[in-house]
Amino acid sequence: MIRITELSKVFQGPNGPVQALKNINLSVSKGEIAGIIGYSGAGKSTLIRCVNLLETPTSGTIVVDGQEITSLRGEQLRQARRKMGMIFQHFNLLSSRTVRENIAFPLEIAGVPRAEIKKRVDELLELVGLTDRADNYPAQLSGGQKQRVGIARALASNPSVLLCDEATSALDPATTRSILQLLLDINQQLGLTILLITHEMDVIKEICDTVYVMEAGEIIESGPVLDVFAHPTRETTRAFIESLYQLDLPSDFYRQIVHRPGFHRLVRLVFTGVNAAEPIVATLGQKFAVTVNIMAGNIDYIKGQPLGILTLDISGDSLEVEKALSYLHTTGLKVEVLEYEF
Ligand SMILES: Nc1ncnc2c1ncn2[C@@H]1O[C@H](COP(=O)(O)OP(=O)(O)OP(=O)(O)O)[C@@H](O)[C@H]1O
Repeated sequence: MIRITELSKVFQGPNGPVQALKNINLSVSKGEIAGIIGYSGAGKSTLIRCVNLLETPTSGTIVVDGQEITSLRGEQLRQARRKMGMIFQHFNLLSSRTVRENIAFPLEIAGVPRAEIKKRVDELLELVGLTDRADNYPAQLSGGQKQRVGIARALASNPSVLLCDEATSALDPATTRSILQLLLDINQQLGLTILLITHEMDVIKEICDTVYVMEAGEIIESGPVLDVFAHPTRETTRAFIESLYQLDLPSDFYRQIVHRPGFHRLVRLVFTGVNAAEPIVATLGQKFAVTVNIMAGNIDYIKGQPLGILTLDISGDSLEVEKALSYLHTTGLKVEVLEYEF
């Protein structure tokens, strides 16, 4: 549906060229929700703006719905853009137009007959739950309602792709959830392909099938969300995941542990089956002369799939603890021995 190959973008900045994108390769299937996450300056906006050609790539190709769009000009380009709706962090609504008129705007530009516009706008108002707000102006709406108008307007010309540029970054957590739910509903009802950029791991977790982590203009890690969450390989990815689960234990915990008798190892286990950790904890106690304390635990569900992160304090005779650790490494779970200082 969207295939980006070897995409690069160089800006001419005041201090010389800035390479905003370096050899980006990315592919989003029909009906998939793909998320690009990265810190400020990573190149996310440039990438999404290249996809609908608000920015002209320096090199590389972008194929949307089977059509190579980087070479299109004029009417062909306008047609291709109509297949891609876009929503923005700050909504970009026309303040002098009502909700209904904002949603109708792209249809008016495309020369759609008036009666048809009315019918389509009524459908879209219903879809985003704003029928009773049709005659309000943007200033009379909450942020979440404004984004609903943005979504309805983006869907007006029946696009096959929806591009979301930090669509929930200006919203509070509850409103963010309702907008993400709406995006998920639209994705399922209309089979819409969604490509979004965000700096919030929550957004990735809530609705994305696939995640791409960007840093300094490059994609440094990518894959199905559960896989990347369970087995991050890059520091930046890990930092994003830690922002979500607060994996660090309070330093007091470490101090308490060292005052307990015996040899201790703190271990973080990551597992993707809901019961996977249970027999392991019991087995450690049975097979080895060790005590296992659960210090922190979290089970989350990513698109219905459990992801568990468990921090254990394994203590006892140092040899037994090391044997228990060796055993853990044979279980297939992700095992990380945490370094700690006192
Ligand atoms: N028009 C421009 N001219 C020169 N440099 C630019 C231009 N637009 C972006 N850049 C540079 O390209 C790099 C990537 O910027 P981009 O806005 O794509 O990052 P981002 O990940 O979207 O960041 P943010 O989340 O802050 O928007 C940055 O170094 C930025 O300064």
